[in-house]
Amino acid sequence: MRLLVTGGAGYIGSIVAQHLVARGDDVTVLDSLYKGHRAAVPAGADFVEVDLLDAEATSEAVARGFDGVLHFAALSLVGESQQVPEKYWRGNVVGALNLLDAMRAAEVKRIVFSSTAATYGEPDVELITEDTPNMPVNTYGNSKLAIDRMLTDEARAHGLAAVSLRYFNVAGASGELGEDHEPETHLIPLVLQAAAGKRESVGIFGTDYPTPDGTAVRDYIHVDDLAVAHALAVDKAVEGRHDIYNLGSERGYSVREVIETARAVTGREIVAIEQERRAGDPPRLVASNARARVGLGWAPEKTLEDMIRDAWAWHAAHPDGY
Ligand SMILES: NC(=O)c1ccc[n+]([C@@H]2O[C@H](COP(=O)([O-])OP(=O)(O)OC[C@H]3O[C@@H](n4cnc5c(N)ncnc54)[C@H](O)[C@@H]3O)[C@@H](O)[C@H]2O)c1
Ligand SMILES: O=c1ccn([C@@H]2O[C@H](COP(=O)(O)OP(=O)(O)O[C@H]3O[C@H](CO)[C@H](O)[C@H](O)[C@H]3O)[C@@H](O)[C@H]2O)c(=O)[nH]1
Repeated sequence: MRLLVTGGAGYIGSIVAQHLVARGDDVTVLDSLYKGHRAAVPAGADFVEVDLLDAEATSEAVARGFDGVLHFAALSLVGESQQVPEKYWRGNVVGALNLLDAMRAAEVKRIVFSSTAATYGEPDVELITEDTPNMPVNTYGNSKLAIDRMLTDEARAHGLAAVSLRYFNVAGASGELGEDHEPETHLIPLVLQAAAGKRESVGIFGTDYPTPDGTAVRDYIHVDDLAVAHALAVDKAVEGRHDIYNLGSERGYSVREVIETARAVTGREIVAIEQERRAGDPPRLVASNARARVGLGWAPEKTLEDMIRDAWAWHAAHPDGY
C-alpha cells in the first residue's frame, strides 16, 4: 500500500514506518521536525517536511496519492497541555482537521490514529476496556478524545475507514530507532539515564498509592508490538466504520518493579529517590486487550525485560540520542 505516516520522524511513528517499509509498503513520512529527528526517518521511506497546521502544504502532501494515513503527529506532554491548552487544541485538533480535510479532498479513505489511555482519565477498574467511560483529566487527553470523536463523525458522514489505537505506556527500541525526547518525561528512559550515569537519580513519584507497593502501576507495551498492531489495523480498517482498540498487555508493573527490572537488565546501580506524587497521575492504568485480540488478531509478545533491554541497547549505541 502507499501509506502516509504523519509524525514519522518521532519515536513511535518512525518505528512503525520502519516496520511498514520492511513488509513492502510504499511509505512517505510527513513531519514538521518540531520534536522529531530527520535521522529517525527510516531508510526506504520518502520524507516531506510539513506542519499539519499549514493546511495548504498538508493538502499538497496528501494529494500525492495514498491508500491510507497513519496519524502519529501530535503534541504529547501532559504537563505542558495543562499550562498552554490552546497549543494542544490547535496543534492536535486543528492539525487533525486539516489532515482529514486534505484526505477527503484527495479521496484517501483510510486512517489509523494514535489515541491514548489518557482518554479514560482515572478509571477505578482492574482492566480498562473500550467501553470504560471517557473522562480525560488533562488537555492532552481531551484533545485526543476530540480527534477520536471527529473520526467517528467522519466515518459516519463520509465513509472513512478509521481505527483509533489507544496505547498504554509505550517503551523499547527497534534496531537503529529509539526514543529521544527533549524533554524526556517517561519513566523507562529516565531510569536508563540514571543507569547510564547521565543523571544522578530517578524520582519515584508517589509511594502512598493504593497499590501493592504504594507506587503507581502502568501497562507497558513494546513499540515493536505496537508496530504489528498498526500494520494489522491499516489492513483491517472498514469503510464507514470507526473502530477503537486498546493496546496493552493486561499486566501492570509498579514504578518500583520497573526500576528493579532495569537494575537486573543493566546490572547497574540505579539511585531512586522517593518523591511526592506527580499531579494528575492515576494509581493504576491497565488495559483489557480482548477487543484487539479478536478484532485485529493481535496480542503483545514482548515482555518488560525486552523493552528495557532494547531501550538500553539503543541508549548504549546512541548515548546522545540522534
Ligand atoms: N509515547 C507514548 O507512551 C504514547 C502513549 C499514548 C499515545 N501516544 C501518541 O503516539 C503518538 C506518537 O508519540 P511519540 O511518543 O512517538 O511522540 P513524538 O513526539 O516522538 O513524535 C511526534 C512527532 O509528531 C511531529 N509533529 C508534532 N506536531 C506536528 C505537526 N503539527 N505537523 C507535523 N508534525 C508534527 C513531531 O515533530 C514528532 O516527530 C502521539 O500522537 C502520541 O500522542 C504516545
Ligand atoms: O521520573 C519519573 C517518571 C515517571 N514516574 C511514574 O512512572 C509512571 C509512568 O510515567 P510516564 O510518564 O512514563 O507515563 P504516563 O503513564 O504518565 O504517561 C502515559 O500515559 C499518558 C496518559 O495517561 C500519556 O498517554 C503519555 O503519553 C504516556 O506515556 C507514572 O506513574 C509516573 O508517576 C516516576 O515515578 N518517575
